[in-house]
Amino acid sequence: MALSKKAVHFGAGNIGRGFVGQFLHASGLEVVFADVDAALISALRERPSYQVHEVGGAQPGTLDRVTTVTGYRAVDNRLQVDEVVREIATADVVTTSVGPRILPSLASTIARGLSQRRADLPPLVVIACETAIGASTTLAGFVRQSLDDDDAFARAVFANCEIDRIVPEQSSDLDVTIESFAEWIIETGPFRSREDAVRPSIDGVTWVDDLAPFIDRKLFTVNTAHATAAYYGWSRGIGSVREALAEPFVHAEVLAVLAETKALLVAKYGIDPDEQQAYIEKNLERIANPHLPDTTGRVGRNPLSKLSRHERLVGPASQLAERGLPADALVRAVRAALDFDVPDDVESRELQSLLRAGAGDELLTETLTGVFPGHPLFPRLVAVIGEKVRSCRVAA
Ligand SMILES: NC(=O)c1ccc[n+]([C@@H]2O[C@H](COP(=O)([O-])OP(=O)(O)OC[C@H]3O[C@@H](n4cnc5c(N)ncnc54)[C@H](O)[C@@H]3O)[C@@H](O)[C@H]2O)c1
Ligand SMILES: O=P(O)(O)OC[C@@H](O)[C@@H](O)[C@H](O)[C@H](O)CO
Repeated sequence: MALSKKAVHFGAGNIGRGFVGQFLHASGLEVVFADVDAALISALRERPSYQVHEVGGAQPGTLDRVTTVTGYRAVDNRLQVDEVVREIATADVVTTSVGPRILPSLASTIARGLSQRRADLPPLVVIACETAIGASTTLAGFVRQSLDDDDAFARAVFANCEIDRIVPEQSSDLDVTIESFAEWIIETGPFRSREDAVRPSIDGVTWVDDLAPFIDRKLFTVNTAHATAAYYGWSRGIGSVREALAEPFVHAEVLAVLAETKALLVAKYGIDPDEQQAYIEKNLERIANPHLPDTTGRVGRNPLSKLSRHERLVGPASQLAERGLPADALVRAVRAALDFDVPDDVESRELQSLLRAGAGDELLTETLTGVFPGHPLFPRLVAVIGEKVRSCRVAA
């Protein structure tokens, strides 16, 4: 296949190799992976191909499929930053799947790539494929701060997206085992407002004018359910998300948070309740996919991010409270998240030390959730966070 277009993809991890890299390759783009994991970079350089194994998924009986990804290159984003900059300067697309907290650290490299980019090339299309609302806009803000050159900044177009495919932790091999379901939705707005910007041709992508309902629906259904199962499961000593969801108490709490987020999505976007119920049921099957062992540790990872203001628990809970709608199950899930104490997880360690540090309950609630006094959810968050702080004191 003649490769006429090039994509630089930051983050050759689970979703990078198993979804974004696979889709870009299948669409005829040359993929240059940029990662900071030296062993992963070596493996990508040594092996000319890797396989993506699709198993099970939302449709019972779905046939397993294996695809092979070839023709990629790999650069070390710690040791070869000048090389990454040169690749960006001549790329058509930059994508990321590094985790939202890493995005600021990519900004200066992208900014340098734009400064070196020829002004007569079409704008670089940048799509942050993270589980977060407006991740590309957030990245654009960081790139803007790194550039005092308006012309260079205008050499990029940043488009937000929603990306959905469950990829559990993998073995150390390059191959990825993944569900067959995949959804990648990108907003058209940035391309409509720029005559010189060209939408990349990526097979399997859905383009929409208004991304908000799609990203809210995914984050507040798939990820809210996932996180709730993971936090309750982890606190009961259950390592597998599927097993957590099978536990009657956890199952009931997951259904309860989903009933609340459904009420929000119906009220906010006018989504048809039956359609949302079908979406919920399909996603409960995905989360319990027997072919795809996923862990409560992975799904609960980075609890500080997950507890933040616009994320999967506090995000819908605060919006429900603003509408006078119930958010009790979501607040209980926030409480369950506070028990996530995983020494290998940096944010979990930070969370546990914040809970033990002795700040007042109100200040801690503001710090953890971004919700402030005067908000209708604030007293309820203070109550559960205060209760956890007192239980830490008793345990100490
Ligand atoms: N796994 C899933 O099911 C899934 C599905 C949809 C979206 N996502 C999102 O994709 C993102 C990545 O998740 P993942 O599961 O692939 O995680 P992952 O840990 O498997 O992959 C992240 C990769 O980013 C690399 N990285 C870290 N810092 C970097 C830097 N400065 N420069 C370049 N690379 C860097 C890591 O070495 C790692 O290889 C997250 O935002 C996640 O929410 C994940
Ligand atoms: O990636 P996180 O840490 O934001 O969330 C963990 C999982 O819920 C997430 O990775 C899902 O598997 C994914 O969002 C499904 O598309």
